[in-house]
Amino acid sequence: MWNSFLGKRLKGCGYAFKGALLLLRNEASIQVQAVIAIIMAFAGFYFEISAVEWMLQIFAIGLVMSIEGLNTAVEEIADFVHPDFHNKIGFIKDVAAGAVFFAAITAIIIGCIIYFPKFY
Ligand SMILES: Nc1ncnc2c1ncn2[C@@H]1O[C@H](COP(=O)(O)OP(=O)(O)OP(=O)(O)O)[C@@H](O)[C@H]1O
Repeated sequence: MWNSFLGKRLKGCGYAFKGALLLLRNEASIQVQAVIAIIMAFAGFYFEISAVEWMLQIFAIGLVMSIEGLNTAVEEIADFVHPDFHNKIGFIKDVAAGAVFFAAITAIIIGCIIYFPKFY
């Protein structure tokens, strides 16, 4: 019983990893965010940001990429259940994109708080 429980959890991790790879391979917005994440990691090393700043930076990047992934899933479901134009589908997609906007604004504010003092 314990074995099958662990086996199922491990399988779940495998599917999740597969999903992350699918996002990185196929989604332009996720690819852009991954590149920004790498640039920000270099910036973090260059400016020798503190442990707390690293945590906030990693959290902000994780937040944006996670919400973007969910936004992609919502878009895929919407296109699957209703491929034709419909005001409700438009509303659903706009709301999902709005969630990405909130996450992105949060990440930009965190980035400004970390890096502005390094310049001024
Ligand atoms: N089936 C639809 N019915 C009504 N409005 C839609 C529909 N599909 C898309 N829209 C509108 O267009 C916007 C962009 O949609 P969507 O993100 O699917 O297209 P896209 O710009 O090609 O996205 P991506 O490049 O991420 O696939 C939506 O937020 C919505 O306002």
